[in-house]
Amino acid sequence: MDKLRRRVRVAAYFLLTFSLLTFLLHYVGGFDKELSINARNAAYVSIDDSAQDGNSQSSIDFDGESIALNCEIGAKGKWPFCEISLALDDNFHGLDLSSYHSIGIDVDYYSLNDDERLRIYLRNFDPEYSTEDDPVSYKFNAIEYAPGVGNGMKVIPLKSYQVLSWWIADYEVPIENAGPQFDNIVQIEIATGSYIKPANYAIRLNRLVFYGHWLSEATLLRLNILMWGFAAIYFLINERRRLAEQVSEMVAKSEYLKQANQHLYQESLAFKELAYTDNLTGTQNRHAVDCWLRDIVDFSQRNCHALSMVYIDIDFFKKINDSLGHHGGDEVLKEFGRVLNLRSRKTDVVVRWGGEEFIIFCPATNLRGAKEFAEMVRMIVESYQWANGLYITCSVGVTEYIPGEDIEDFIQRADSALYKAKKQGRNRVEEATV
Ligand SMILES: Nc1nc2c(ncn2[C@@H]2O[C@H](COP(=O)(O)OP(=O)(O)OP(=O)(O)O)[C@@H](O)[C@H]2O)c(=O)[nH]1
Repeated sequence: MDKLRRRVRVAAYFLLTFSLLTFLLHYVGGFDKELSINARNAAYVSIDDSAQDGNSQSSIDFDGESIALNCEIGAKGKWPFCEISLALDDNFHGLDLSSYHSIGIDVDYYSLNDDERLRIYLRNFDPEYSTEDDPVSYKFNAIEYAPGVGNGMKVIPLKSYQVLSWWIADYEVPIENAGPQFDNIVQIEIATGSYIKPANYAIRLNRLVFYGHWLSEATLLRLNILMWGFAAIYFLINERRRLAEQVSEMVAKSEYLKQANQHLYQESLAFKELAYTDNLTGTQNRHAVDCWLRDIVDFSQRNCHALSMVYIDIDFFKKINDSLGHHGGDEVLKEFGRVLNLRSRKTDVVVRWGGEEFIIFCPATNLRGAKEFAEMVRMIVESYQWANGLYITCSVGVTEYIPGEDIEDFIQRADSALYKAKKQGRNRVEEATV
């Protein structure tokens, strides 16, 4: 658990640092990129309308710093113009400027008026609408502005560009291709404005730069979201697995505890059995009936049921011991207990009261019934085929519970009856006199 928490903490710190750093870097320009277009990396030429229906004339020169176009606009052509054309392509493979957001242009325009406008075209080649032998078919991404003279760099967002509507119409460009496009710019043109008057003009291109980001804000955001998302999924899966492991561990533990419990329960039953059973005769012992006796007395009183007791003592047991030895005496006691258990009713409770004395508690039995039962027991014992040809008899005291009396008095009375039976010659049943 601690290990996982530590890992989550480390990952959270790492991601937080990563996010902060990347966004900070983004805002201070750490991911910025620039692409400068100049006479050294682009072929420059001048173009004018003399090749069409006009009579304008132009010349171009590079003085080591700027590309300078001199232009004499004539009156003959329908759409007179001059322009600096920068070729960027290598066999129609131009520059992909789609990751740039702005164009910076430092150009001086010497014209009749200060607010005379220049057209800056970014020409995109795409086989969808362009053909190699028709330069006009290259898409016209266009802006127009008045640079004046000596005004320095003007930065214009590329999203200000629009595609010329006459080009869309002339080439019947479908709507999906009619928007600005910068992924294969083969030509940049800096041309005189639309409605230009015949005169002498000059265009001086000092600098042309494209600005962009190595990582756009959207990409950066997506990257961060992805990283946080992956981290969250990783830890969720991990947490789920950990929980599943814990659950199966707990299930295994509870299964083990259940089994251990079951085992202990079985053992406790065995111990209870041992504790409540007289280990020699298999009958119950005094301790076992303590509780039961209180309950049955209580139950019998409340339900007006009779409850009787048959108190049995083997006659002259000492002699048996003397003749067979203590072990032989034990065997007789065992057999005696077995006989009593066999001959009692299910509801009777046979208890070895001590030594060679047994008590049979007879619920729902009155004195008369108990006496009959006692007589039957006496006769069975007397006529039983004991081992070693022994002749064994027993004396029995019988009594019935008197409602309200103490249990000790009840037992005492049976004991007195037994004493009487012994006194009167043994092998007989006597009832207690109240
Ligand atoms: N073998 C064996 N003998 C026991 C056990 N408990 C008591 N005895 C013996 O039982 C005998 C009981 O003798 P007494 O109380 O004198 O009575 P008795 O010999 O049966 O004579 P009466 O009861 O007067 O008929 C004693 O010798 C005890 O040692 C036992 O668990 N096993």
